Amino acid sequence: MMRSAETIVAVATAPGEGAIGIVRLSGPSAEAYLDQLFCAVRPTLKRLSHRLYLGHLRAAGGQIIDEVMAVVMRAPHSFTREDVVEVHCHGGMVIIRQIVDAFLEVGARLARPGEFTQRSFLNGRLDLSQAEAVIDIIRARSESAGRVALAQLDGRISRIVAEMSDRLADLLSHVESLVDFPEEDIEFAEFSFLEEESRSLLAQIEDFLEHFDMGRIMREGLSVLILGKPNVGKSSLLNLLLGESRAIVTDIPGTTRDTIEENFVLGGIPLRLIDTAGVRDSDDPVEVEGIARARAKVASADLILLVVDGSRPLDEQDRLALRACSDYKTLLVCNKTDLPQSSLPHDWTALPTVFLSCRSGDGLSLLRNSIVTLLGGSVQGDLAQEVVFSDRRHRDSLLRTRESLMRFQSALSEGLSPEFPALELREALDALAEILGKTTPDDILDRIFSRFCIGK
Ligand SMILES: Nc1nc2c(c(=O)[nH]1)N(C=O)[C@@H](CNc1ccc(C(=O)N[C@@H](CCC(=O)O)C(=O)O)cc1)CN2
Ligand SMILES: Nc1nc2c(ncn2[C@@H]2O[C@H](COP(=O)(O)OP(=O)(O)OP(=O)(O)O)[C@@H](O)[C@H]2O)c(=O)[nH]1
Ligand SMILES: [Mg+2]
Repeated sequence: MMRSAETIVAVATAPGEGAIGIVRLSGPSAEAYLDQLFCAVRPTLKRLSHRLYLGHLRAAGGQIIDEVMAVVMRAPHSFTREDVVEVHCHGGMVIIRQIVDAFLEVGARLARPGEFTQRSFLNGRLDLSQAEAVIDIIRARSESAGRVALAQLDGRISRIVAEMSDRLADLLSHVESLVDFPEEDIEFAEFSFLEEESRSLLAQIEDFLEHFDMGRIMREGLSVLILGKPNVGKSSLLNLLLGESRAIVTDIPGTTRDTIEENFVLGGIPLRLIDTAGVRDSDDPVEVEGIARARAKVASADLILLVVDGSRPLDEQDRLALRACSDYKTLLVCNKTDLPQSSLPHDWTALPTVFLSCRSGDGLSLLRNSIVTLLGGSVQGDLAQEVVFSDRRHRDSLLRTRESLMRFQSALSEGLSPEFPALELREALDALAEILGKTTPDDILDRIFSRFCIGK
């Protein structure tokens, strides 16, 4: 096991935001540093691992910083497999900073982003797919995204990759035994085993790749973009769907200046609902930027809700918004049905349309059903059951594994000397192993861990 000589420290909680704050240390001197600064209310001769002790934490100079609870988790039974210490203090920013400073003073070093998880990976407690799952869990903004990430942390990917690697290694040892006896022809039974086994592995990879898009949906949600000219009720629609006053609503056109995104689940489908700045010709640079952002989101939207004010005749600005979403899956939302209605021009009636009043809520269930129906094709089956791979890096490894396996098959059927198919199998194994980080180059590892926040 690789142990780092340095002991690191960082705040593990959002500083200044909670009732309790946690300062965490990892490394060989973690407990010695605690001994220098922590004084238990009921001193014991031998501190037990994994037990919380109440006491006071002092600055290196001696004055008490806070009343805290402290825990030691001795190696290797800790998150990093090193000695870990946690100090649970009051959540104030000043206190947390003083405690971190005190540990720096006695010799700890500030942790880099993701360094705790990186040590957990380097010490073999987590493989790379599990370490990545830790970031995904923190970043997850919907329950479904959290579920995929948790399954990954639990080792779902690790087990599948390990099993596939075993089968590849088995294939390789068969092929290598042929290398040792080059003069003998490959027996028919042997040949068909190699053929069938590689075909079955390829089918499994295809299956994972097919469900990859589901993984994206579970992680990110299908995006539903709310578009329309100013003041038609886009933000009111966002609030109505979410059931809370998330976005500011006023009768002043141009209220929403930037895009607002919220996750929610509709009919079992995870959605990312995006409210945008009203589309119109404008000179105000802030508004122009907001409109540009709205338009940029159009191309990546899975569905556009084009909102118009049904109580007014449609005008050139409405047409501007309509043009922005031509070519994309669009549902026309004719809002403000509580007011006397103006009629829709003929060229608008081709779009699927829902009549709605954000004020009274009339038409809401129809709107919900229409959204689910329009998006339904993108989602089949029980998402959580099917999804294994949802990370682009993993997909890339799977694609390269597939390429190598296909080259293996051609080398086999062309009757090439066994070294050639063996070479392809080794490449397939390497590509697959990158998912777990076993063959992943250092620069890629650094990039992955630098995406973490400090303290993780
Ligand atoms: N206070 C606190 N909460 C936390 C964490 C933490 O580090 N500290 N975690 C950090 O991400 C997560 C929990 N993950 C953890 C995973 C393993 C171990 C650990 O000590 N594992 C030992 C077995 C412990 C035992 O024997 O009970 C091991 O694997 O050997 C700790 C936390 C979320 N909650
Ligand atoms: N009568 C009526 N008024 C509505 C309805 N929906 C929204 N409004 C009103 O229309 C005005 C504009 O609503 P917003 O939701 O801010 O409109 P918006 O499209 O987000 O506007 P911008 O952010 O400026 O582009 C507000 O005064 C709302 O109260 C509705 O169904 N009926
Ligand atoms: Mg708005």
